[in-house]
Amino acid sequence: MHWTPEHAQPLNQWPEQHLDVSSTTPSPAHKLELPPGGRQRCHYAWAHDDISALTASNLLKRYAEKYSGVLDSPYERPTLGGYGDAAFLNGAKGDPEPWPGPETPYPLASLHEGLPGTKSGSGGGSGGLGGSPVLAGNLPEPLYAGNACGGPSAAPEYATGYGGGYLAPGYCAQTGAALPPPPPAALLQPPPPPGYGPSGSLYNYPAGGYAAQPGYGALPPPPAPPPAPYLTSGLAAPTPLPTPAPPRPSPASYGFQGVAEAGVSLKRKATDEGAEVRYRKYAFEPAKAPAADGASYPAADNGECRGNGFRAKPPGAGEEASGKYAGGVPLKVLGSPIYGPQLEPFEKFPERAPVPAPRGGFAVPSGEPPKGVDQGALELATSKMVDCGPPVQWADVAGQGALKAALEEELVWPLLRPPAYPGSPRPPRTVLLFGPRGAGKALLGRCLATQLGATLLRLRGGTLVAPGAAEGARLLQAAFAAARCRPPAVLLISELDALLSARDDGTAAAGALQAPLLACLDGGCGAGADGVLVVGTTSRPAALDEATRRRFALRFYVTLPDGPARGQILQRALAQQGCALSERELAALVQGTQGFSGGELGQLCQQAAAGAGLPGLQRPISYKDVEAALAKVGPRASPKDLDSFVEWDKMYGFGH
Ligand SMILES: Nc1ncnc2c1ncn2[C@@H]1O[C@H](COP(=O)(O)OP(=O)(O)OP(=O)(O)O)[C@@H](O)[C@H]1O
Ligand SMILES: [Mg+2]
Repeated sequence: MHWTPEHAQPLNQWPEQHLDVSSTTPSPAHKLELPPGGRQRCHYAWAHDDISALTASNLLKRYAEKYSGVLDSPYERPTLGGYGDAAFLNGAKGDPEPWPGPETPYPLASLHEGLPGTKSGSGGGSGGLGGSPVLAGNLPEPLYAGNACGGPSAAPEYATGYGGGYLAPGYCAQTGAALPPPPPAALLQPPPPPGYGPSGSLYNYPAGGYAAQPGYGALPPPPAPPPAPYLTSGLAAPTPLPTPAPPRPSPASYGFQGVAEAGVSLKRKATDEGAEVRYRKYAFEPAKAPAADGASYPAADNGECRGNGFRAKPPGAGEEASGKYAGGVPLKVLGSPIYGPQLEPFEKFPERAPVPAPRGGFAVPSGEPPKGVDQGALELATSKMVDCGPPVQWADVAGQGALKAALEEELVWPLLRPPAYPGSPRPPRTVLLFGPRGAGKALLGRCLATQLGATLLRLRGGTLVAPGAAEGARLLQAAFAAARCRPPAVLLISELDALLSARDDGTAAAGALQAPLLACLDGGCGAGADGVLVVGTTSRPAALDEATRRRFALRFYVTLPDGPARGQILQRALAQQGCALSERELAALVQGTQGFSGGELGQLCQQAAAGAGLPGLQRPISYKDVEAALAKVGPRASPKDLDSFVEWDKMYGFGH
């Protein structure tokens, strides 16, 4: 039978209510017509006729206090329309049917309290008894989860923010005379966590709230769900479902993930864009003048070498590509921030006042040569080892985008940046570049000197070994001392492996230079001091023993140029020979020079020029000349060699 308002008696017609709390048997007024055959069977799992006297007296006392004024006051029944239609759509959820007996064991008014259209005599308001009693955590006795019969409400969704009980399906008005025992504690709603007060909702209610709850009239619409926490990932607010939401993560963690998530996606996006923009600055640029090929002892042209020959551009000075390779439209090449004061033209170590430390961390010490260095050797080093070639910008090195970026980030910037704080870790001062012959290791070393605005001193292992161990050691120490005197300086030692292991010809001197080399790398003769960067290069990294390998703080693999880089190197080299190939010819050449190093491509073009006639008499080089030269110039690095580089890089390299 579905209860409808018509069934309800006006309140003032309700008989006085007494609940005999002295015993657990119902008073005569509540005597139920027991079905034949004995005791009335409980209709409900939770309905029993025993209740502790204390609970009952508490209940009674409370209701008596609450409703002493209500029973006497007139009660206007809310108009029928005041009830949401849903109230009657599902009888099971309708108001509890009136007790089958003459009256209800306790005033139903309690459930009207605080509802629209009811007058609350005392205390009232939706926060009064109308609120789900379990939320009133301060009651001495756990009252029953809000529903008319005090039975456990099986549908926690409606446990808060509603001015009254909700009868879960299947719960109808209790017919048992005595109050049911308290529901198991698990069903009692714990007081809501902080921040989930009546204004908040434990559950994500639909924004428009639920249809009015059945039974006790149109309940006040639930509070709108709090605005969804800041969704940084741009996700649409989830469509709320009437299911208990998982405990809401604390705003910080929720926001945090959102941000992190967004952060990551934003970051990844930025990184992707950044990479493209960043590498673009290293793009190959038009040639300016053929660069000296930088022999190990470039004969200083009678000392006219101006300073270090590598003047970094003032910071931020955009410049037309100044390199020797054009990659189509010249891109703006940002000069690296000038490393330090422009050095005066290079002279024979004039006595110099201490140079003010530059902006960068590549500090310029006093320039005093280390003690105990042979003056003659020092003079020799400064006059023979200083490289006076033109500056080399990043754009002058074809390809190698990732390596250039790594060198800039791991080496140039830390050296140019002032120490973050006193005692902050020093930037690396030694770097090993390894890779096939002609791959551009020395070119990169020179580029580093340009970026650091440093004097470049060049050594070749083979040259040091030639005059014997003693002489070689003397020259080595002089080179380090000269670098120390001419700060900032880059000391480029090519063919490092020649100093360490017996060469193919088994010269004994080779290994003998390892000790002085390690001593110098340890700062014995000026290396590692502020203002000196040691760049070692080798095409045989496996020849380096662990002691030497560990002396190089950074170790990078210089790979062979890829297709586009080969095209750029070829285009520029041929242009220098007065030859301009068509796109198709150039593409065919790029294809045909797979595995060539930059050095070998240069040799190829030189060979083609030779084929075109004697220097000075030659006709412009044609594609055929280059094709003919291919028969004579080929790549030296075998696939096996390349594999060994890759392996060594995996074991000891820094990747990039
Ligand atoms: N990526 C490159 N871009 C432009 N030129 C290059 C590149 N790689 C090599 N070259 C040219 O090839 C020649 C040899 O380069 P480099 O001396 O730097 O090679 P390397 O690796 O030092 O060789 P080695 O191992 O024999 O010392 C130079 O003329 C250089 O300009
Ligand atoms: Mg070299």
